[in-house]
This record gives sequence, structure tokens and C-alpha cells, in this order.
Amino acid sequence: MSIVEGISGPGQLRELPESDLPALAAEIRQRLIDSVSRTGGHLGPNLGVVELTIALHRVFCSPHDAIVWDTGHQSYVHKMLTGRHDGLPGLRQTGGMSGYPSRAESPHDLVENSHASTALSYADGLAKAFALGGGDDRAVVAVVGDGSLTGGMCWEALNNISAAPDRPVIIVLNDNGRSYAPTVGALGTHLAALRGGLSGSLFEQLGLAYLGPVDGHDTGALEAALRKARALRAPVVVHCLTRKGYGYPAAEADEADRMHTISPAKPAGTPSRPTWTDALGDELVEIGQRRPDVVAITAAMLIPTGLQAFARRFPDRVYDVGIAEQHAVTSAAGLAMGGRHPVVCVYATFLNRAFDQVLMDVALHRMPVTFVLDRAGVTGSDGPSHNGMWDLSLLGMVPGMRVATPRDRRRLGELLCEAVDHADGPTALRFPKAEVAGELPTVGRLGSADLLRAHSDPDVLIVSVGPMAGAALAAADELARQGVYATVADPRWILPVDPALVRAAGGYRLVVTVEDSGEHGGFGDAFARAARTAGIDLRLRTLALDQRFLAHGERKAMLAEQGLDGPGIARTVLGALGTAGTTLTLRETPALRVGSVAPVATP
Ligand SMILES: Cc1ncc(C[n+]2csc(CCOP(=O)(O)OP(=O)(O)O)c2C)c(N)n1
Ligand SMILES: CC(=O)[C@@H](O)[C@H](O)COP(=O)(O)O
Ligand SMILES: [Mg+2]
Repeated sequence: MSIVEGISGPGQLRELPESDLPALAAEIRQRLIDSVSRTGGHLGPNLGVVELTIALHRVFCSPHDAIVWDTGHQSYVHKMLTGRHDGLPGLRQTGGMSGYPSRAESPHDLVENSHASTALSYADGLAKAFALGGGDDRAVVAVVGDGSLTGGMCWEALNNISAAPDRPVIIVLNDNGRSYAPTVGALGTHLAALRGGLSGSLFEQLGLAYLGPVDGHDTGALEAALRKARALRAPVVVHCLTRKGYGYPAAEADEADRMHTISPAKPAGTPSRPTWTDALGDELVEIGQRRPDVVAITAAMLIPTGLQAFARRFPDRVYDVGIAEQHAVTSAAGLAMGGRHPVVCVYATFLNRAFDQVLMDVALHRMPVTFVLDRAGVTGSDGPSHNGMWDLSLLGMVPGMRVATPRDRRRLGELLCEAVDHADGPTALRFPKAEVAGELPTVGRLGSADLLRAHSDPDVLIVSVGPMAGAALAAADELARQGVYATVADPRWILPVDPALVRAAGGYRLVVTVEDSGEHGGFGDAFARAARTAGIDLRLRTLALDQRFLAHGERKAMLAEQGLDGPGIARTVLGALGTAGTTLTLRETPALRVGSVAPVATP
């Protein structure tokens, strides 16, 4: 039996003789490489914390002691040492082990949120709670990466933690010098100086004790430092120097991001098709060439958000602000006030934390900022805090905000140009984590919407948001096979809803909206509200994601499960028409149709 298979919890780990630890580390590392290369996941970050995690679970007694992992993407080793090594083959798959801590999986897991820079705030709260418990000897440990430390919340927490010398919090700084790319800003420089021997850290200036730098791959040295930190019984930073991808040459040699996150293995010869992100990157370079006022901003995700080509072409017009979305947005407002047109590229879910900045720093001042929201809709394998299902509900509330959703590669280019040409307020453009859709041609107009399928005597109008056009057209084909005819429309600019489209919809027996977004306050809700405001009585079904935290899974399957694929949409239409299981006899006189279909020559 392997060593790790003999560890059903930290207790067995603590009983291991020190002489077994190098073999344990090697075994864990090999299992990570073998398994995560198959399943996909955060291989680099986890390879970097093997020794650190072993030391943590030998010094502290989780779950009595609280260990919080910032972002949680580096918690695979923690899971293996807390009795879940056999979950690795099912990592991030439907019904399998989550790629982040999961309270349902183990009492050793506290924080499931994958949004960075939160660990120190949780730790501050836990320490306060334990202190109130009276004479509580439970340690509070927060493991935070150097990248996450560039996030503002960390400094809000440090401001509080440092001011309470009687409330010990052990901050384990996992410093591998990188987020995806090398950690930016003065903090990155300061940490590098500390690595280089600088004495007098920023942390000590704040009143925290500081231990380190410690070799983050020397389990003995780590254990000694962690025991010392524990004994201090005061807020302390243990500065651990690690290497992302450590022990796997292919990861350590990966210049881009040290295999920060890798995709599941694909059969040899599988063609790699361009993604929406690739398309965005190409389009932005085009725009950058003719619009010198356009600048790009990333929050430590230059490559993942497709800005690499733009950065190569226009190195002085791209800003990596660190994992600092709030700062990114308000800095963009400043850039716009200074006459630039910023394009802020973030994953949709991460814009959540900068909502106030979008609302009060950008929109209140009607600043021409464009938000490109990648990973909008279901992302799947990264679990509930990664699905981009909140942005439409949030942005729909923002006065003056205009939101576009491209259905295919051509519309991405068109809409991005329209967005950066919009000068008197903010715009947003969203697309999913998927291969970019091929051309879905326009066959007519309905209000300002593109018609993708028209019928002289349709039974239903399907209004699809962005890439959901593919599923809507598949549903139309399925319905046609059953003698039910659908008109399919793509609004392109989805928020605010176009009153002309709503008026046109008034002539249809049934209207179905389809979006890859949360149902609460999404496009469907906005469409219904626009109809009420216009006094138009619609028979409306709004198809969207259930407004709940969706467990990790595979995007396509999750959309189908939510009825957001061709068959699912068709089922909704047939059910609404009261024809499910019966032959269709209904037809209404065309005279009832208000929305005329204006055919246009297909471009
Ligand atoms: C708010 C937020 N923005 C962006 C991300 C995407 N992200 C995930 S991990 C990561 C880098 C984290 O760097 P670090 O904290 O140093 O951890 P490491 O991967 O180096 O171990 C980023 C930017 C995120 N999870 N949360
Ligand atoms: C942990 C984190 O937030 C990122 O690493 C994220 O998991 C990357 O997601 P993609 O794989 O979709 O780029
Ligand atoms: Mg790092």
C-alpha cells in the first residue's frame, strides 16, 4: 500500500516518521501529475504546496484548528491528506470531488468561494469568534498566495488583524512570485526584496510578527517555522518561498503560467478550435490599431482574458493591476475621465466584487468604459463561485449601461466595435467559456433584433441571448419536425431591452426568451418588465439558469440539465402551447401578428 493510502486523516500523517516525508511528498506529487493531467485542474499551484501542506497538517490539528485556503485552487494536497486521495480521479467532474474546498466533502474544508483575497478576512472573523469562545486554544491559519495578496480585501483584513495583538492569526504567505504571470506592483517587488534578504518587511511595519523567508519545499524548516508561529500566540506572517509547478519540469518550464490550470487530456489529433477569448483578442488588436485612445486592463489574467496579442502590439496601453478588480474598474473610470476608452477584461463572476465601482464610479459619471466579460454563463468545472451567472442581474440595474451578447464570431467583432464607439456611457459584452460559434446568418429584422429564422405563420417567437442562438435554432428545427414553427430573433444588444422588439413580440402567440444567465433579474425578467411597461400582454416563458449555486460539472451537460439546449427549449415551447404529446392543430390568423418580418438580403 502506498503511504498516502495509509493516511485517512491528519492524525495518521502526524504519526509518520519524519524519514517517510520525502517519499510521501514524491508520491503525492506523482499522483497529482498523473491524475490532474487526465482530469484537468490546477496542477501548477498544487505541485507548489506539497511540502507546505504536509507541514501544515503536521503542526496544526485540523479541523479543531482552522485552516483557510485563499482561492482554494491549491487545496488538492490538503484533500489528499484529509482522507480524499481516492477522489482525485473524479476531480472537477459531475458528482466527483470539487476542485476547491467543499464543506459537504469534509469538516476540514471551510471556504468554498474561489474568489481570491478573502482568506485573511475569514481568519479575522474566526479569530474573533474563537476569542469570544473564551480561552479557546484553536489556532487560525490562513494560507494566502502572493498574487491574492495584491487584492484589496487582504489589506483591509491586515489592518484589523495587525491591530489585535491578542488575537493570533497565522498568515502563511505562499510566495511563488506569481499569479498566472509574475506578481505585479510594488508588493511583488517588496516580496522579491525579502526573498533577496531585505530586512524590515511591510508586515512588521504594520505590527505583525514576521518569520522567514522559509524554504517552502523543506518540510522540516516549514514545520519549525509553523511551530514557532503557533507558539508566538500573536498575529504573524510566515513567509514561505515556493515554486509553482515544483518537481514537474514541464510545469516549471511553462513560461506562461507554470501550468496554473490545465485542460483535461484530449485524444491525440483532437483539433483545437478558436475560443471566444481567442476571437476577442484578435478583434481588440484590430480596434487598437485604429483607436489610439483604446487601452486594456486586466486583473492578473492577461493571457486567460485574451490580451496577450494586444499587450505585445501595444505594451504601453495595457495595464495589469493585480488581483484587484475594484481598483481596475475605478482606475478605468479615471482613464476615461482622462480621455481614454478603457476595455476592462475580466471573468464575469469576478466583476461581482466591483459592482459598486461599475455603478458609482463608471456609470454615475457616464464614463465610456467597455467591460468584456469572459466565462459568462455556465463555466462548469470550477464550481458554483465561478459560473458567470450574476452579471446580467447586476448590470441590468445600472443606469446607462448597455449590454451586448455576440452569437457568433462575426457579431463579436461588430458588437465590440459598437461598444468602443459608444461614447456616452458604459458598455459590456459577454461570452462563455467555449469554442467561438461559426456564422449564424441574419435573414431579417424584428425591431432592432436580427432574425435568424423567420416563418410566415409562426407559432412561437424565440428570443435568444448571444450564443444561445445555436440552441434556439436547434429547437426550431426540432419543432418544425413536429409541425410547430418558430421565428428566432437575436437582439445583439440585450440590455436595456429594445421596446420595438417587445412591441413586435406582442403579435406572437407565445414568446420564449433563452439566456445562459441566472433567471433572477436576467434578460427574461427585463423583457417581461418591458412588456408590462409597454402594456403589452405577452404569453411569455423565460428560460435561464436556476437561481442557485450550481455544483461543478460539464458546461454542455449542465445547460441541457437546465433545459437550455435544443430539446429543452423545444419541450418548453410544446408544453406552453399545450401540445406536448398531442398533434398540433392550432393556427392563428396572421392578422394578429403585429411584428412584421422585414426580410433583408442575407449579408
Ligand atoms: C477575484 C478573483 N480574481 C481572479 C481570480 C483568478 N485567479 C485564480 S488563482 C489566481 C492567481 C492566484 O495567485 P496566488 O494567490 O499567488 O496563488 P498561486 O496560484 O500562485 O498559488 C487568479 C488571478 C480569482 N480566483 N479571483
Ligand atoms: C482559480 C481561478 O479562478 C482560475 O484559475 C480559474 O480556475 C481559471 O479558469 P479557466 O480555466 O476557465 O481559465
Ligand atoms: Mg502565487
